[in-house]
Amino acid sequence: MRNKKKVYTLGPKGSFHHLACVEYLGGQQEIEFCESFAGVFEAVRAGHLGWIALYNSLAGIVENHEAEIEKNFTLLDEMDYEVKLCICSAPGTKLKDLTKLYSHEKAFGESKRFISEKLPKAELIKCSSTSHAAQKVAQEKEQNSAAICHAETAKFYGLDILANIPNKRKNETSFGLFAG
Ligand SMILES: O=C(O)C(=O)C[C@]1(C(=O)O)C=C[C@@H](O)C=C1
Repeated sequence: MRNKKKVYTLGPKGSFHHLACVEYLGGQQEIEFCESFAGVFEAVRAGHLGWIALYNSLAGIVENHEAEIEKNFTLLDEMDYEVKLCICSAPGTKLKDLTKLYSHEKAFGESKRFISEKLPKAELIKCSSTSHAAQKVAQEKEQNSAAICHAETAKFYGLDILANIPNKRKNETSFGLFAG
């Protein structure tokens, strides 16, 4: 990548957007985090680069991002990233004690089978990203809460991994790098 502009993506640190972007850029460029997809589009309108989810192999298109980019922006490149999820909690929490699960709604969809088999009674609390969920669980330290996120993200936030959620089918999201 010759273009040294900052890249804006969905945060906070440890979101799938972030992990995929780090892999794509190989540590070559500075990454800034937005709280929403709207924030990413806004940053690109202001002259920065954006990194955003376009398509997921299980869920299909991600919020019409591809159409929006085609209409108003320029797609520069794309990369597929495998979505691997785990259940993680503040140290000391047990899987059987969980009553609340925090995550991005797509990640709940991708974990549906596991949740219905292992934690059918858990309340599902939607967050703006899987890393936002991990951040919340780490801050609140409730013994009955867990986040669904990547294992790497659990590590970032000092959470313990209680279970890995198996992927029965390929779960991959394609992310796009785009400019104004
Ligand atoms: O929640 C995150 O960590 C994200 O990066 C968002 C997002 C999405 O937009 O689909 C990315 C990949 C996963 O499929 C789940 C959620």
